[in-house]
Amino acid sequence: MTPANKPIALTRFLIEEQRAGHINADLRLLIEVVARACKSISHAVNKGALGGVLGDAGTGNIQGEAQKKLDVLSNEILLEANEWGGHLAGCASEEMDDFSKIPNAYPKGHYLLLFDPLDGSSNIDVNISVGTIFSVLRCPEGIDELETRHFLQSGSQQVAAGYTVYGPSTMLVLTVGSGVHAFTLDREMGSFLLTARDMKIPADTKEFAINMSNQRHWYPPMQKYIDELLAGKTGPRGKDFNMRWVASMVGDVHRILTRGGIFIYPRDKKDLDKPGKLRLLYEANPMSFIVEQAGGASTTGYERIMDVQPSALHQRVPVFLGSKNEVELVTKYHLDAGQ
Ligand SMILES: O=P(O)(O)OC[C@H]1O[C@](O)(COP(=O)(O)O)[C@@H](O)[C@@H]1O
Ligand SMILES: [Mg+2]
Ligand SMILES: [Mg+2]
Repeated sequence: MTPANKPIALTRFLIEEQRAGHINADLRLLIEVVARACKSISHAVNKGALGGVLGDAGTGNIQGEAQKKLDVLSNEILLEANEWGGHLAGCASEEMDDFSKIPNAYPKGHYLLLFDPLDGSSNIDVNISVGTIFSVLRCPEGIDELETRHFLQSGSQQVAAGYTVYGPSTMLVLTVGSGVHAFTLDREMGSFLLTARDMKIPADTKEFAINMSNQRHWYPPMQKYIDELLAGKTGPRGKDFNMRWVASMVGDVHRILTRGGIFIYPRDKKDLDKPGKLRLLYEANPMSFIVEQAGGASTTGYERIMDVQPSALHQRVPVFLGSKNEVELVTKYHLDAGQ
């Protein structure tokens, strides 16, 4: 009999979710496999310079970014962990141009896994929190051949989403559509233990997260919104706001999930061809599912992110997420401006 206050392990939590009918055995297995892969990534991240995993890999990805060694290693760890197939038909990743089909998985692979294997890459070499973000979709039934278009499902089609933050402690945050729950990695036992059940984001906040160095490139609704926050008590908002920017989406979103706030990566004039920096399928959608399940909101400035119909595997979107009332206000400023 587990003492009442002893945190339960992820495995038991998922069995309870299955018994409650929220997930089936295949999805439970898939989440377990992803969690195990994140344990290996956490191990590699923690080793840092001792593990020879810092620095550039000397290769680039389809985003036009220089890949870090840990970007490549994390991607490999997630692919290897899932290649035995069973529950999965294919994977898509920030670090892979195209999706990868799981050999011999089809037709029994019922799910598609999309991930950002290492989020916050610019923080790897300076020992600041980084993470892994993942999203799970159903693989359409009755298809002969898996194609890119099968991954282009709106965020509202997700059956599970999560992120693991590799910070002072390693935490896995998960939703399967019945609330948001956080698990802390017990390094001695090697298992994720439930340390926060049913997390809720307060509707109001005094904290915002944005890369202010891009301010001169912002469109008027953004200028107006941030000017009002910076005006604080003396301005129309009548209260002071504090700013934080980890430059790892997982770090900023985890803070918001823990104590509220708004995270913004808007569209700007720096590169008119780019509708934003963050990727819809394996950054914005999974984080939006988690934030909405915790009572927050998530928009592009104009529409709910999880209603966006994807058109490309690596498409980018503007992101406004977090405390509901704050996200609704900045979205209203954009809709009013009608840009
Ligand atoms: O460098 P900037 O402009 O501050 O952008 C930081 C943002 O870029 C990201 O690092 C992009 O993610 P990747 O590191 O996975 O490419 C986010 O985690 C973060 O929110
Ligand atoms: Mg990322
Ligand atoms: Mg990444």
